[in-house]
Amino acid sequence: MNQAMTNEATTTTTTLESRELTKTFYSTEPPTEVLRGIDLAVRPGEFLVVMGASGSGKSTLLYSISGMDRPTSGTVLLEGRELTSLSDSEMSEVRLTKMGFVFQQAHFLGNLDVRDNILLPALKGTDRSGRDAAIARVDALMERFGIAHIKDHGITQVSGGQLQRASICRALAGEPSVLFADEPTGALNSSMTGEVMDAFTGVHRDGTTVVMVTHDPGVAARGDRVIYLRDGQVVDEKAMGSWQEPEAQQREDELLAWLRELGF
Ligand SMILES: Nc1ncnc2c1ncn2[C@@H]1O[C@H](COP(=O)(O)OP(=O)(O)OP(=O)(O)O)[C@@H](O)[C@H]1O
Repeated sequence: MNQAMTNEATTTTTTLESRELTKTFYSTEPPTEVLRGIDLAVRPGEFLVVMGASGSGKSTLLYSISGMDRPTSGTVLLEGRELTSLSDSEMSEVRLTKMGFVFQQAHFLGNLDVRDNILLPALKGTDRSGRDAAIARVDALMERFGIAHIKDHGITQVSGGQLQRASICRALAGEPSVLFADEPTGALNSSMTGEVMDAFTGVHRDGTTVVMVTHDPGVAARGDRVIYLRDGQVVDEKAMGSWQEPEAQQREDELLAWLRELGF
């Protein structure tokens, strides 16, 4: 085998992949079959958006591919490494070192200021030099996402948009391979949604792979690609190309037309 063939065989072209992923909840009678064989391939640096009607399985998919919950069958690979066979402690380590999470509601500790809340997870298990590096990273992230000036504020003294940007900084402080977001703008008004989505666009442009669940076509229009779930299956997808601000309305309109065809 020549060198080119060897490289081809060992180089992974996806950051995150699922194969024939299923998830059934057996806690209900009858059991609830939520994911029914999902094949997904997320490219390095891609911004993938997951849409679908309420109850179609979006959050379950996000949890199953990020190791927050175990799928019933099928495999998930992160940078070529199979996650589905890992133990709980190995999976926790992968989540801590390779994944970042942003949810609809930001959970922060009320007795710490914004900066210490962002810093806390990044300090886990670090020595003195690791601590200095984490502090430098967090300060740079807060600067990058426009919240350096609120670093000493208490978490009740900042806006919802600032808090979500702080969540993004916290999620990025561990330098994840993938940033997962579940309805990150679901609790925000439209101007805060804009500022948070500008931050996600920045994250994506910095090269981080993003997988986001949203109901909001305006938010989804930021993505490179949108997949549509119905009854736990991916029934269609739309390639969007790179986000450009002047095309925002056109992208949203095109996405809406596609979504309407799908019955959204
Ligand atoms: N732990 C659970 N036990 C039983 N059923 C569950 C559980 N979690 C989710 N479900 C069911 O799985 C289905 C999909 O839920 P999921 O939250 O993934 O949908 P979704 O598309 O994210 O919905 P929404 O847009 O409303 O958040 C729903 O019918 C839900 O009731």
